[in-house]
Amino acid sequence: MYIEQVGERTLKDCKVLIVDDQASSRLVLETLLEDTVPCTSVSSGQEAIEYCKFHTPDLILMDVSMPELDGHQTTALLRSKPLCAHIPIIFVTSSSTDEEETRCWDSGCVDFVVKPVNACTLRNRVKSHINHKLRNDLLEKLIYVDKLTGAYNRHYLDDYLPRLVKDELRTSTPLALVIFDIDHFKLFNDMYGHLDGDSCLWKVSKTINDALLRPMDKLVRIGGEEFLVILPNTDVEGATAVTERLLKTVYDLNIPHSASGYGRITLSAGLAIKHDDASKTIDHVMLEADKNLYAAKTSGRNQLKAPSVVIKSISENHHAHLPIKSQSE
Ligand SMILES: Nc1nc2c(ncn2[C@@H]2O[C@H](COP(=O)(O)OP(=O)(O)OP(=O)(O)O)[C@@H](O)[C@H]2O)c(=O)[nH]1
Repeated sequence: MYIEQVGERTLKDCKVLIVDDQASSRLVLETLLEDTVPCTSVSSGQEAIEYCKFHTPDLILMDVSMPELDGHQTTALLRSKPLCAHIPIIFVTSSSTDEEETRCWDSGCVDFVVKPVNACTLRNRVKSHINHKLRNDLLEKLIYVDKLTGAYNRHYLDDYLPRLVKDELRTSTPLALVIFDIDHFKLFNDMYGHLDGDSCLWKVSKTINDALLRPMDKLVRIGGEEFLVILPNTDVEGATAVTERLLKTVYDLNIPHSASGYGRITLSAGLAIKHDDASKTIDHVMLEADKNLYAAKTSGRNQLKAPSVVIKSISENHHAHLPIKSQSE
């Protein structure tokens, strides 16, 4: 999600995920919707869950009766994931008994269509639910997105982080938190003025956001020139590689900053990892990331400080895994 998209998304920019084990049913649904909204199909509940790890469809058309994971089970699993909990799901069912209808509603679907599908009803239900979702997305962005930078704000952090921690504890996966801060930003404002300062904040934020590759990775503005990047399901090696890439990308923007020893805008970063260890709360992890950020600042800036990782400065020739000569300001 990015502020540039607010109010600009239409049905043609959306994505419907069709989940059905029958190739012929998938083809029928795809064909009926081809002039309405772009669709992607998968042939099982498991594939739908895998797909949703890396993509966020705007609506799911879910066959109810499938081998292994049926539509109800798949829906329950998707609903337990923070990023998938709000995706509208329409069941496509061949049974129209009262019991089956009740089961569908209880599973958390927003609607259902009965096979054989009526083309007009299908298109109108899909359109109506996607339009509803687009309006909700827009409202969420207005509440959760910082206008100046396009990054998420603290309200979002307060809502998203507890849900994420719960999910990480349940799945025993590491959660990486990285706090970034623009180096010598007060000097930048003093030298170039606040308007250029604002524009620099926007460029840095957009660059970081564009460089985050997974939909669950989030950028949050937690202070004036301080950002938090949340990397779910990422260990220290992975988070180090991502952070070094982000630092390098901002370094390569080459935004002039003549009062900095590097002659350009650079970032410092502190990394900490939350493991499935209830004794270390998310507040402890934030504090550790903040301490590491402070260490990166005092060690010369333009670098990452991570747990048990050698401090590396970022330069033109920087390669993520090779230690390079340290620069000092
Ligand atoms: N233009 C602009 N400046 C901001 C905004 N928010 C915070 N700042 C400025 O960011 C600067 C932060 O200064 P410091 O906390 O001293 O940090 P620094 O100068 O970056 O120094 P180091 O972090 O130690 O490298 C202050 O001058 C703030 O006014 C904003 O929205 N727009």
